Amino acid sequence: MSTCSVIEVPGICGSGTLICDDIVELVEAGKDIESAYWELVVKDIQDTCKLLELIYNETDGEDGHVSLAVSPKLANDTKGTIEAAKWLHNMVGSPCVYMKIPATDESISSMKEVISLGISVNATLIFCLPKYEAVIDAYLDGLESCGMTDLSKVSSAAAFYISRVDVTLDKKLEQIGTTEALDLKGKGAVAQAVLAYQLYQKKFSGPRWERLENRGAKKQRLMWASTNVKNPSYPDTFYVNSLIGPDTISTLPVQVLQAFMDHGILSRTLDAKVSEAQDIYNAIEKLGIDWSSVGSELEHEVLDSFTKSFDNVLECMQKKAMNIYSFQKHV
Ligand SMILES: O=C[C@H](O)COP(=O)(O)O
Repeated sequence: MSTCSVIEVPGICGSGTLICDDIVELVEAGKDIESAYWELVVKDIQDTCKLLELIYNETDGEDGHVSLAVSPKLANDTKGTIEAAKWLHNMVGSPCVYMKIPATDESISSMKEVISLGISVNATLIFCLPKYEAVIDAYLDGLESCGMTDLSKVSSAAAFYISRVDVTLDKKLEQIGTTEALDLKGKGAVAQAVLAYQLYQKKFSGPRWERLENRGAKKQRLMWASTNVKNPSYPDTFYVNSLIGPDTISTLPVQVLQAFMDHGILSRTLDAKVSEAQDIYNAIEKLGIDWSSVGSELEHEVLDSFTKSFDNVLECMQKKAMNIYSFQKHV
């Protein structure tokens, strides 16, 4: 199992006086709060890229990436996402940076364009197989229309969510309430992820892929997101243990990393029970649960929460800037 570094934007609200001073300085210089936010974020990401450049270079661009999300407010705006990704990529100016773009229908269209410009992408918020396939196709289409002769500097990760899928499925299975439905609780997310890996292997092999590989292209790595169990009755390493396979990335929140180091089982599980996974996937569908609808439900839910967090950060920065500014004026 290989791990790529994915660094999230820090919670500026909770940070110390130095950040507050920076905010005030930018506001005093005439920046509106959102421009000040992006300026601080770009600086943080540049500093993190410098830390990871060594890993990036040593692994020939396989690892050592830093992920920078475009504004969640652009999730349904294809052109806006393309422009934001180009601008942020240019501002950061490091090959380590991944532009993090959500897999909404509108943003999947923007991914193709962004990749064709040679910009690396972390495609996020993938909750179902049809969306995952569309993300892979955007990557392949983007690489095919990329003007660069050597494609080795462009790369991508596809963040497939796990535990949140079980939360939604489990609720639906409980509502159905039959013995068969209840037996399927806690099995759907891993089954779907196992099938996602099969899809990954199929799409990144064969003549179409080989033509790109001959131009130096890198496979888009499948990345497991949301790996911490949300249901406390499931073992804490359940998802990490179940999804170990070559060329994948596991995102590990600190408590999951500690649990895995303490009692995780390092063994190739991801393709050990493919037909069982297919049976589980079909059985859930047969009960009337539509996987794509589960995916869109989750996509809206998580995007809403990202947008709220983004607004909260801006609001919090605004308040801090105003408090400090008026305090400084009175001393
Ligand atoms: O990057 C996203 C996280 O992996 C999401 O995890 P979560 O579902 O526990 O919030």
